[in-house]
Amino acid sequence: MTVAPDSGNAISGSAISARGLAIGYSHGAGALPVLDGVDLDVPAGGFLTILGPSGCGKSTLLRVVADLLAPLAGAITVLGGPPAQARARRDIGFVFQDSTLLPWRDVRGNIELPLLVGGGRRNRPEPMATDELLALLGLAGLAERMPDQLSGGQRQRVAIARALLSRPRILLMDEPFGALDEITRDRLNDEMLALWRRTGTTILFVTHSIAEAAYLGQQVLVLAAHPGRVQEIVDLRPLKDSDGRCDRDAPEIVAVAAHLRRLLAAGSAR
Ligand SMILES: Nc1ncnc2c1ncn2[C@@H]1O[C@H](COP(=O)(O)OP(=O)(O)OP(=O)(O)O)[C@@H](O)[C@H]1O
Repeated sequence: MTVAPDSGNAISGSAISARGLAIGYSHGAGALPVLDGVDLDVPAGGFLTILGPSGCGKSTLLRVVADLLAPLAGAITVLGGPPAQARARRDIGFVFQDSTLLPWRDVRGNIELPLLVGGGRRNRPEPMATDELLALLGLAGLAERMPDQLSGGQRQRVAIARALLSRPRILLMDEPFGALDEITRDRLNDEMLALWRRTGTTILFVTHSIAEAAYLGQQVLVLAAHPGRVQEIVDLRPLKDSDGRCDRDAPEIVAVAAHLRRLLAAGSAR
């Protein structure tokens, strides 16, 4: 396994760069590969959405970026260095589908949790002010609420605020809005785009929704299964305005969604 700061021909300015990446889980004496031959460049400040059939390795890919799992082979750099370096610098924030808020801490206490468990903050930017995060995520007025007094959408907002507290340069989001109704999800999608623009964070966002992937992504990474691989990286930047926005129902976006659907169908076939 190589994890080199200057690996291969990585595009400079890439927040995440992978070449020939093989990822999977150790299985007895050997390894169970999940994805192989992954080449990827996510520009700094980019927004990559990730689609693929269930079990193809979307979450596993995020785990490798976050340094929670070592690759089996190939090279990956995160912010120009090995993933472990980005992790040690707290450059990576993570939001999952089931955000685990501590039930005995109120909204403010949950957002500020990383300050308690954070350890030294040498060479780290000042954390964001909680009140600013509350305002940014539409949570002003809910600071003293307990998690069981929040809706699902509000809980996910708290989880995102908590992930943003230490100003990570990369935000990994694993189906964060998967359990929400469509209208709430649409609203949170718009809030995510505004947040992304405002903070300049590089975002990797796993979703099962083709519409969400097309609406949010500057690029959509489509993974296939059997064998697990990158099927296509669809570039939507030419179809979006300078704020990364588009009309969900515009014919060109609908056409991209249809293309993504065909890719997914082909990539799911055994
Ligand atoms: N800790 C683990 N040990 C061994 N195998 C695992 C582990 N976690 C996941 N896997 C396997 O790795 C493969 C990829 O899992 P992963 O969770 O990355 O898929 P996914 O694309 O995110 O799936 P979904 O869309 O259903 O969430 C699956 O076959 C899964 O069973």
